[in-house]
Amino acid sequence: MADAGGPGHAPGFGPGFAPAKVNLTLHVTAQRADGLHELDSLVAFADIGDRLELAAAGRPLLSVTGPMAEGVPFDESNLVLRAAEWMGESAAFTLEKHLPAAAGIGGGSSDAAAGLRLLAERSGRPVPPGSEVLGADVPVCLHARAMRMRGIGERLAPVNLPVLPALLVNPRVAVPTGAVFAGLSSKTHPPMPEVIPEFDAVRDAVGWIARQRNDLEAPAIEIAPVIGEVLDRLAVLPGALLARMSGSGATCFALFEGVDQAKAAERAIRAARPAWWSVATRLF
Ligand SMILES: C[C@](O)(CO)[C@H](O)COP(=O)(O)OP(=O)(O)OC[C@H]1O[C@@H](n2ccc(N)nc2=O)[C@H](O)[C@@H]1O
Ligand SMILES: Nc1ncnc2c1ncn2[C@@H]1O[C@H](COP(=O)(O)OP(=O)(O)OP(=O)(O)O)[C@@H](O)[C@H]1O
Repeated sequence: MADAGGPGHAPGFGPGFAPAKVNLTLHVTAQRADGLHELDSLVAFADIGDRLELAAAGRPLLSVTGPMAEGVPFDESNLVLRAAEWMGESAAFTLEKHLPAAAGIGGGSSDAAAGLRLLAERSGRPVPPGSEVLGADVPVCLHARAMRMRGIGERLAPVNLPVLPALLVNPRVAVPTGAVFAGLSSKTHPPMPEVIPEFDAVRDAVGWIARQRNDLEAPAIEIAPVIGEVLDRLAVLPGALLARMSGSGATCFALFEGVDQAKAAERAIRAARPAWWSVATRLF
C-alpha cells in the first residue's frame, strides 16, 4: 500500500505506484481538426491504485495479477508495454491490478506512466516529452498530483488543493471513452475560471469545484443509464458535499469533509449495491 501520509501531506508514492486519476472537473471546450477534444480539467490522484514492478529478464513480458486482473490485456496492447516501446526500452513487468478498467479513472494511463517512471529511474534518462501519444491522460499521470490539465492533456499546471476525503464508486459497466466524446451534443463549453483560487479548507475547495462541471456526464449516462443511479445514491449519502462523474465514466465520486464520513459511505454503498466497486480514499 502507498503511504498515505498525514492530513495535508502528499502521500509517499513510489515510482511503480499507479494511483487512480479523478477528474474533479472536466470541461470540454473545443474539438480539434483531428477529432480530439480540448479540455480544461482539474485532476487529482487517489491513495489507491495499481502496482507495477520491473521483473527479472527472461520472465514473460507482462504478468497481470490482482483483484481486477480479469480482462486486462497482457499482450503488446497493454499500455505498459506500449509505453516501454515508445521510450525505446525493453523490460519485463508484473502488474497488480486494483482499479477497474475502462472506468474513467485512468487505469491504463496511470499504469503506463508508472512504467515510464520505472524505466526513467532504471536508465537514468528522463521521460521524453510527448507521452500524450500513448493516451491523453498519460502526461498528468506522470506527475500523479493535483494539476490543471488543458489541451488534450499535454498542458499541465500544478494546483494546490487540500487533501479531499472521497468515495469512488463504479457500477461495473465499462464505458468506451471515444463513444462518450462522440455523444456530446455540443463540443464547445466554457472553460473553468482563468484563476483557480488557493483554498484554506475542504469546504472552500468543494464549493468551488461544485460550481464547475463534467461535460461528459450527460453522454455517458445516455450510454450507461446506471451512472445516473450512482450519482443519485452518492448525492444523498450523509456528509456528501458533491457527487460527480470522473473522466468518461462510469466511475463517480463523492467528496466529504472527513475520512470517517467517506468510510461510512463506502459501507453504506457496499451494503446497498454489493456488486459495485466502492472504495473510500483521499485525493491529493
Ligand atoms: C476523458 C479523459 O479521461 C479525461 O481525463 C481523457 O481525456 C481520456 O484519456 P484516455 O483514456 O487516455 O483517452 P485516449 O486513449 O487518449 O482516447 C480514447 C478516445 O477518446 C477520444 N478522445 C480522447 C481524448 C480527447 N481529449 N478527446 C477525444 O476525443 C478519442 O476518440 C480517442 O480515440
Ligand atoms: N494497463 C491496463 N490496464 C487496464 N486496461 C488496459 C491497460 N492497457 C490497455 N488497456 C485497455 O484499455 C482499455 C481502457 O482502459 P483504461 O482503464 O485505461 O480506461 P479508463 O480508465 O476509462 O481511462 P481514462 O480515465 O483515461 O479515460 C481497456 O478496456 C483495456 O482493454
